[in-house]
Amino acid sequence: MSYGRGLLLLLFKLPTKDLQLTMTLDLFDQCDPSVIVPPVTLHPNFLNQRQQQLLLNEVSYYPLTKIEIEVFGKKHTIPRTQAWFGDDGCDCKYSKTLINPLPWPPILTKLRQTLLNRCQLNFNAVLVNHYKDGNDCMGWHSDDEPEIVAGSSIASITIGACRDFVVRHKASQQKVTYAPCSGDLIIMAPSMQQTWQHALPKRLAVTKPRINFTFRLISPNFYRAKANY
Ligand SMILES: O=C(O)CCC(=O)C(=O)O
Ligand SMILES: [Fe+2]
Repeated sequence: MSYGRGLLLLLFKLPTKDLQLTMTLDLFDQCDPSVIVPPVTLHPNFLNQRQQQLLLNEVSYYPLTKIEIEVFGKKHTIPRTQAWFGDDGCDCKYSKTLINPLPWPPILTKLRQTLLNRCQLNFNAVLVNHYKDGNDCMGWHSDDEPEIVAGSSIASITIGACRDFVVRHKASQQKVTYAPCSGDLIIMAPSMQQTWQHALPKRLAVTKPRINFTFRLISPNFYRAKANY
């Protein structure tokens, strides 16, 4: 028997004086079925203060760069700096440029292991984004590059300033805003990238830097195998 029928029977047997419970259950019918829930979970305080400080110290040694991208034939530098770390062969493509991974630094290796131990999520590469203040941002996109293993999750960890992380449903344009702060973890479930986009909009009132670690599962040698074809 489905729950629906069970609930109906329950309501049928209710004495009239239980009108309040019937009304409470009726409230569920008033939910707007067109409101879609994004496959995103926010886990506050995933990292403690000490872990955040260790990461921050290590980030100061990362070779963060402002890469150039081409949009509609025009060259732009991205409004943030970034670095790509990963296992050998886990290359990514950024605006037609192939980027080879840098080897895993020690604290980032620990963080990768922590995600495996605590969340059972296995990753082999991470994009580190550094936003110097609220002027730096990331536009609307989906993490749906062909080198990312289909059906894998993406884990995103924030250190530093709290910023809005906005997701937008592709078909309905419905938006949901999350506010990850220092030490928080966001997990985007596997189905997310096909149906939703996400962005980190400018927030001019934010004066402090934010660092974001976006862990991904990459098909090793994806582009090298293609090049040899
Ligand atoms: O900084 C963020 O929270 C978003 C990063 C992101 O979407 C990405 O690296 O693809
Ligand atoms: Fe992204």
